[in-house]
Amino acid sequence: MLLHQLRYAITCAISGGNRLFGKMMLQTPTKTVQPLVSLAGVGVRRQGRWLVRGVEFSIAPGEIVTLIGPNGSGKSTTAKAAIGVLKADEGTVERKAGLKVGYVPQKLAVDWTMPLTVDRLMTLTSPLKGAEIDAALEATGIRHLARAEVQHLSGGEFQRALLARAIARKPDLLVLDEPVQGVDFSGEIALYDLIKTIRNTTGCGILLISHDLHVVMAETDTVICLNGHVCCRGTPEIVSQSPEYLKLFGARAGQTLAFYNHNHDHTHLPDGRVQHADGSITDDCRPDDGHHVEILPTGGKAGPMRIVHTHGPNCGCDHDHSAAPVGSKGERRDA
Ligand SMILES: Nc1ncnc2c1ncn2[C@@H]1O[C@H](COP(=O)(O)OP(=O)(O)OP(=O)(O)O)[C@@H](O)[C@H]1O
Repeated sequence: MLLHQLRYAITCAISGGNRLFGKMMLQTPTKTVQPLVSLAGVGVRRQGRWLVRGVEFSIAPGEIVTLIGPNGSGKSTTAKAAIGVLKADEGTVERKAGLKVGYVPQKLAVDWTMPLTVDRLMTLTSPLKGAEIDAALEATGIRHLARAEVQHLSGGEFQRALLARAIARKPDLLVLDEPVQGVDFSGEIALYDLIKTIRNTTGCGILLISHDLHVVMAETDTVICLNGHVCCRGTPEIVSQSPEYLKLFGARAGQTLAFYNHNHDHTHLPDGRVQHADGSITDDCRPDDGHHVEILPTGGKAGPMRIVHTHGPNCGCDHDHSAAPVGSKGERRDA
């Protein structure tokens, strides 16, 4: 937690001077530990259509990665490909040997007409010891609801029950598909606080899917904006930088939520289409939209900017891909 606060303090300090360079350094931290999962050039194709393509990211223990994007942009598809629920049709997904995943899907296939208690929900798909159930319900603050019927839970209590179910088997990686859906604003803050506590106490990695395009959990290390491909990625900026936001929602929101500033010049419309800088609207991003998102200064302080390409070699962006790759993730530096 202190490390994260320090990171944000550094971000703020740098932003007054060499903002872009500071961001670049913070966006691409050197990961020395083995990632829990690593995606490179991942594409998923169904019924003759690419649902996502060129997706690259990795999650280390203790790291929080948040996927954002409009409805239908491929967030759930990407998460499922990451944990192996869906098979990628191109690219590679590497998972740490023996990786234990706790997955909270967006939708649960449960017959809600049947009575179901919270402790029964915990063991629906595989057995757990009584002590494990108690510990998970305690950790998520709903031990008193163990005998309650799931149908009668509030939105926030239900999400806590799903979280309890996911953490009970002590996963290395927690995948949460819209964990704050159906929860009011203060409930959202409380849930994000809980997720942060789970990460801090267990050290698990977290892949979070958020329905919000602009506000994410402040502890997020990397935000990835998807719309069939990675539009942009970066760190969130802490909400406490914005006095207006704090005035509106209070100091606790500032510690828990953060703005994400997009780095592409198009807007995702609620129906998934894309509005471009010239006002035109298309079904998808154009090749020259939003690909060039991480900007590196060359040769020190005042040198010209160079642009790092975030796609794989077949992304169709019309740029020269013959230059030497940057790093090991298939990124290409444009000439
Ligand atoms: N098995 C499938 N076959 C065909 N199309 C699919 C399949 N699964 C998902 N899709 C389509 O792929 C696109 C991406 O779906 P996905 O659920 O990943 O999006 P999402 O970003 O999570 O959306 P939302 O925010 O609405 O939950 C959607 O247009 C969806 O209809």
